[in-house]
Amino acid sequence: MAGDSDYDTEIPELIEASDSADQSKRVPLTILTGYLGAGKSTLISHILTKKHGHRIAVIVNEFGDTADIERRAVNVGDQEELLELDNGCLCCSIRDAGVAAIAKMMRRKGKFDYIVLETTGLADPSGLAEMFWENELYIPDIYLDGVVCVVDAKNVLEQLDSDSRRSANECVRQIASADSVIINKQDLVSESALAEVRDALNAINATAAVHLTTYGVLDLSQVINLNAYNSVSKEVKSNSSGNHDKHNHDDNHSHSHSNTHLFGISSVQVPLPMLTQEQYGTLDKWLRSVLWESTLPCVSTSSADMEILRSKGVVSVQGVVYILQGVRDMYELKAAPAEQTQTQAQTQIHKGKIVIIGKNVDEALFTSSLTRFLGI
Ligand SMILES: Nc1nc2c(ncn2[C@@H]2O[C@H](COP(=O)(O)OP(=O)(O)OP(=O)(O)O)[C@@H](O)[C@H]2O)c(=O)[nH]1
Repeated sequence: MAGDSDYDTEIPELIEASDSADQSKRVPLTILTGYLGAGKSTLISHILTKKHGHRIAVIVNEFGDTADIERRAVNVGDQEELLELDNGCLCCSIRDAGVAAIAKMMRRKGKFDYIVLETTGLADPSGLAEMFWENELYIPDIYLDGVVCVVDAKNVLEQLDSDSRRSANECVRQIASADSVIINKQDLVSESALAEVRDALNAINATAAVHLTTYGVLDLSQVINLNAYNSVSKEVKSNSSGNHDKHNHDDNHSHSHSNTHLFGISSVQVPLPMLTQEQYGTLDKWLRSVLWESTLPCVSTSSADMEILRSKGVVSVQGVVYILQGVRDMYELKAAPAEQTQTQAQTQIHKGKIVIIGKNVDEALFTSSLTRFLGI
């Protein structure tokens, strides 16, 4: 896993592989986000009351004082006990409390097999995602499974738009960080309104899976065990075989460009051919430049206002498939599970794709930068 921007001044510690790296022995954690009133608590109560065979510890982050957090954190007992973290609404202020509370909770390991962390309606979940991803090193018993965002079908367009002059408000950021988006309150909107909501979500985050619910009633598999940081989502994979010629942007792209101006945040997709081993090393350098230094190589336009929240991708290197996963400036490139490489080989599809979700990201510039840097 790659890390901080001061990478060139600090020698990273090498972490030895151990049993804790074995995902099957660790407890997955889902971050549940969504704007005020979207239906997060309704969804949680559905999860906590539905019989599904999972023992889920839910952490609710509410406003309050931190003394209370400590008291409640050590009181986690029964298999589905609600743990409320009364804290501020900023990610940074829940950082320590969140990790400390979960570390304490892990002493009860065995009483639960899954953790769902509900954020406040105004939280930017990318900071939390980064923290938990990084904390795999410090709380090795936990791994980040994915970020799920609940949106209010009736009000989301207004919520996305209301603050657009400030660009990239909380609601936009929550959708941008999600691996799975739950469009809730389906009962309150028409089919055509729903289509508009889907379009807006797709413009912000083209890679998240989208599900529809009323009163948070859903199949638990839409929320837990997404394995989002260890695999390539269908959405990233699906376009990797075609549709995108490297010099040709399709209609979807121009659509997302126009919405960038509306929402501040959008997804860009850069298709890749099969790479040589050398080009793979060059891609790694490009990622460091973009994610660690906010600099797009080989293009003259300033990328100073660029802010990357999420990166994903699939890369084929002489027949071997690699997965890119990233949150903010952290990223990881690793070989895909064997079955995925086999599928790729069988289908003779060797193209890949890099997807970047963020603020002020321009698809034409990203494409130009990466293709020139790779010499393709
Ligand atoms: N009509 C309708 N109302 C819903 C639905 N889901 C939730 N609600 C109502 O919407 C309101 C807000 O739901 P919550 O679950 O509290 O939302 P939340 O995201 O936890 O809200 P915050 O804690 O403020 O961030 C409640 O009155 C719910 O009963 C739905 O699918 N349809």
